[in-house]
Amino acid sequence: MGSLDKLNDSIKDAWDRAAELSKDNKTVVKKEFDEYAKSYSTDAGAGIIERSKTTELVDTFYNLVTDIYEWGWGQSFHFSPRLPGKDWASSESAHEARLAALLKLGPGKKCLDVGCGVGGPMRTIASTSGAHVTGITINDYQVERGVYHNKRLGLESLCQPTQGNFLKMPFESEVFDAAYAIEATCHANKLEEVYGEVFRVLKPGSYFASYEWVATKDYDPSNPEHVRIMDEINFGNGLPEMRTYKEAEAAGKHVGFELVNSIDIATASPVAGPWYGRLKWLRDSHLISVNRVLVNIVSALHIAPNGMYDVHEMLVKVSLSLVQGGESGVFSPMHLLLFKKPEGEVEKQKSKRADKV
Ligand SMILES: C=C(CC[C@@H](C)[C@H]1CC[C@H]2C3=CC[C@H]4[C@H](C)[C@@H](O)CC[C@]4(C)[C@H]3CC[C@]12C)C(C)C
Ligand SMILES: C[S@@+](CC[C@H](N)C(=O)[O-])C[C@H]1O[C@@H](n2cnc3c(N)ncnc32)[C@H](O)[C@@H]1O
Repeated sequence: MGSLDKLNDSIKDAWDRAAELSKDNKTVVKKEFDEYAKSYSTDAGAGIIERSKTTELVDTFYNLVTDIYEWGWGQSFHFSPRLPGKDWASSESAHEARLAALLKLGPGKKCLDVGCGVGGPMRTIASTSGAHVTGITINDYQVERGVYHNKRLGLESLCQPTQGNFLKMPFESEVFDAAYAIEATCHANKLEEVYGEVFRVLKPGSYFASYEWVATKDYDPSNPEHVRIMDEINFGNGLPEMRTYKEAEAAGKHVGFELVNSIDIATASPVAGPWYGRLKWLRDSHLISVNRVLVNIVSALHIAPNGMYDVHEMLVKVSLSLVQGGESGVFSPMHLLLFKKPEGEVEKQKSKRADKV
């Protein structure tokens, strides 16, 4: 196939996907976007102004971006390091499956996905491990999409998305054997609040793994360029503020977890390509520009709801800030924290007996 044919095919494919996007999206409205934009302070480093409204705002954020994410990225709303010889899809699955292994998941286990999106990771983790995964997301529309994909793929018996607030979870205490969060707890005003809830719903002796969005040790809060990058990342991703990885470690310990491991996956492997490589590739291959033109056309023709263009522009801008955060080394979306809820007396006796055998 010649390169012109290839270009034709990718434009046709992008157009088909754009038509799909405008057909499905009922919620993107200019009013919602304007309200969202107004809720961020213009003062450097200040983030969301009224923190009591953060959860509501995050829900609005996902009404605005969920279709565009699925359209332009896929069903897993997170980054992954690129593994040598693997494409992005396999690298993404490996990044997700790592959690199943860390959490020692297997058939019969009940696991919680904290901030599950439309369920891409949940489906990988349930199907690789055989464990049952319950997901929680604040956004109704994501539950609808999650249920749709689970049915389509025959995974309803192992994957169950639910709508709810992870700061006040609709689950009994001590019911899950394991929990994970992928690039989701960053939306909480205080990490202690979400970690505290995870601690409550986990059985004693079980593990919680999280890929956290953090400011790295290279972040300097007195450097205006670093602060600008973080402000742009916060605004374009619906975050109240950015935490350092040390703050995240401390938050987990504060609610009672033991810290088992803390490692930045962004820099852990000497051979993996950078997590922001896919964004750079989308930009350099001009796919982002193609998307921009398509969104412009469907907006001008009033096929897409008014406001989708603004949302897309926000994402174009934040894709640059994310790459800058990655290249400068001041930001990581994948600082892995592995916590353990201490064993209760019953579990302690059990593991002592197991050690003796
Ligand atoms: C964890 C979070 C989301 C992480 C990523 C999944 C998303 C962050 C930025 C998003 C994107 C930026 C550019 C978009 C592009 C302009 C558009 O044409 C197609 C979709 C994008 C590539 C989009 C895809 C998802 C992201 C990479 C946060 C919210 C905590
Ligand atoms: C960037 S997405 C990541 C989704 C998923 N972990 C993945 O990797 O595909 C963040 C998720 O956190 C969820 N979230 C944010 N704040 C929440 C809250 N207070 N309660 C429940 N879910 C929340 C969002 O609805 C969204 O599903």
